Amino acid sequence: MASNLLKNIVKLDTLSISHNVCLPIRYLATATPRIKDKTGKNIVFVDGVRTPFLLSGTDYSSLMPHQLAKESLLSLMRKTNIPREVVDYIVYGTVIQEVKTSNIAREAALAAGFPYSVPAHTVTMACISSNQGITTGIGLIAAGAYDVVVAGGVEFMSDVPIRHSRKMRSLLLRANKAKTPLDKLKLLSTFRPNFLMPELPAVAEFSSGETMGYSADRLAAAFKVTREEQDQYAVRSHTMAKQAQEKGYLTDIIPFRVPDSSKVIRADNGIRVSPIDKLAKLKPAFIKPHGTVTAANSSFLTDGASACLIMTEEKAKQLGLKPKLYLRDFTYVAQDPLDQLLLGPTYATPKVLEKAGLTVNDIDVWEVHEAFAGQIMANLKAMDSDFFAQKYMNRQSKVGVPDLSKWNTWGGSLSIGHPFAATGVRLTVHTANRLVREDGQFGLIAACAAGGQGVGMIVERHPDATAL
Ligand SMILES: CC(=O)SCCNC(=O)CCNC(=O)[C@H](O)C(C)(C)COP(=O)(O)OP(=O)(O)OC[C@H]1O[C@@H](n2cnc3c(N)ncnc32)[C@H](O)[C@@H]1OP(=O)(O)O
Repeated sequence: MASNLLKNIVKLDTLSISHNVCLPIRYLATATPRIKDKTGKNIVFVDGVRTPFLLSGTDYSSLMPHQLAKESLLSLMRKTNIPREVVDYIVYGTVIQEVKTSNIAREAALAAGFPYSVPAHTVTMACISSNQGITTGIGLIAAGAYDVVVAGGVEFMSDVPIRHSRKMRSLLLRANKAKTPLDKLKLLSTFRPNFLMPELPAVAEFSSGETMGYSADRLAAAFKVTREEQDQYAVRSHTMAKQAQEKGYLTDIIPFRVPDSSKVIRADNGIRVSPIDKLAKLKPAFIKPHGTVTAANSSFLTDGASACLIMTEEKAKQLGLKPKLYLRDFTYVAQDPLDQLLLGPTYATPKVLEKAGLTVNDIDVWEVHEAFAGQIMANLKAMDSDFFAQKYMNRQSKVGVPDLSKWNTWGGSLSIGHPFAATGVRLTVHTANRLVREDGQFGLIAACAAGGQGVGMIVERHPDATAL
């Protein structure tokens, strides 16, 4: 099984170059919609945008996260050409919160000049937070509460909250309450130098203490994913992202002038196509010295923000907008966060396909979050395994392997970057734009998330979708 998948991936690398060059780009309107609306509202995705995604510690370092989020909101309004007053509600995701802007949705909306009367709230569901933003918006619209919702997400890894140790925090809080100089002196005498050791946030699972990378390494080993397979997949991701970048496909990016600087950022900066033998030389990043997950076959720590506009089809018509997608169906799944932490796509895919009445073969565009190459390969293997489906998923048979020529063909989180809470919108807008460019009808978006959770979403190209 392993070698077959690897062959597919290698084959795709050579095919994809000619495929993209030769394929006539058809901006055809597709046939009439095939999936029945379940909400009575025909909820549509009008468009989505994002800031360029940057390696943390690079050009966004001096900013605060709400500034990135604000930029994505403003870019969305400019791209869709609708006034801010039309928006009824804003839902925004973030994972590692800046404590000063804990409801970052509201702070970003205020900074972007949305009317005070537009409510905004922040959601967190790890790497699927902006998927949660979108589906929360679907829920609000389906319930009849609002017609027009902006959903998005931001992550800012260049400046994470570093706390005093618990003992130091306790001392400071008690000092605050000490009434007399003597009380203060008594407290001071309890101070020990080790109180000064700071607490750094880790990209780790709270319930198990294991980092995401460590878990990915164990998952890869459990599914017998080789180091070579992971490196091959990483090269594929970077190669495809580079091609998409060079061909101008990444139109979801809106150039961003960094405040207080003359610098305009126009492109993602983590895409790096390296020869496979260079990747093979890298040391394991998590399980040392024998692990297989390295810096090059992992997603990297990223800064970025994204936003999208969703509404009822009727409202879109009233506003003269040409939506890109119908948001048809979605599901969330949750598994054991220790041994199945990153298997969300395997669990979500059959469930959401069944809900929508589709099969793997109906999907024209797959956009699946790449946390780690080993995680992707493990999911592909699990999806191709009757044993896994029967033993762990209580299903009769496997869902099957997706057609890899339709899989993340503009790269993925490994190469484009993964600002945790911004990725869900990036996956959705890439699905929308690929459906137009590749002339498909159905897209499947899937992602895993910390906590052992995952999402699957089915979207259908809107007949009006022609622009990128
Ligand atoms: C559900 C989810 O999404 S879970 C996923 C959540 N995301 C994560 O957990 C993030 C995981 N990633 C990380 O934590 C970090 O990126 C790490 C630990 C893997 C790597 O961090 P760092 O060590 O700072 O990476 P750094 O950029 O310095 O790269 C290390 C080395 O690999 C090399 N390298 C990195 N990428 C590549 C590449 N594509 N090609 C060739 N070499 C590369 C670097 O040049 C560097 O080499 P050097 O040591 O000779 O200078």
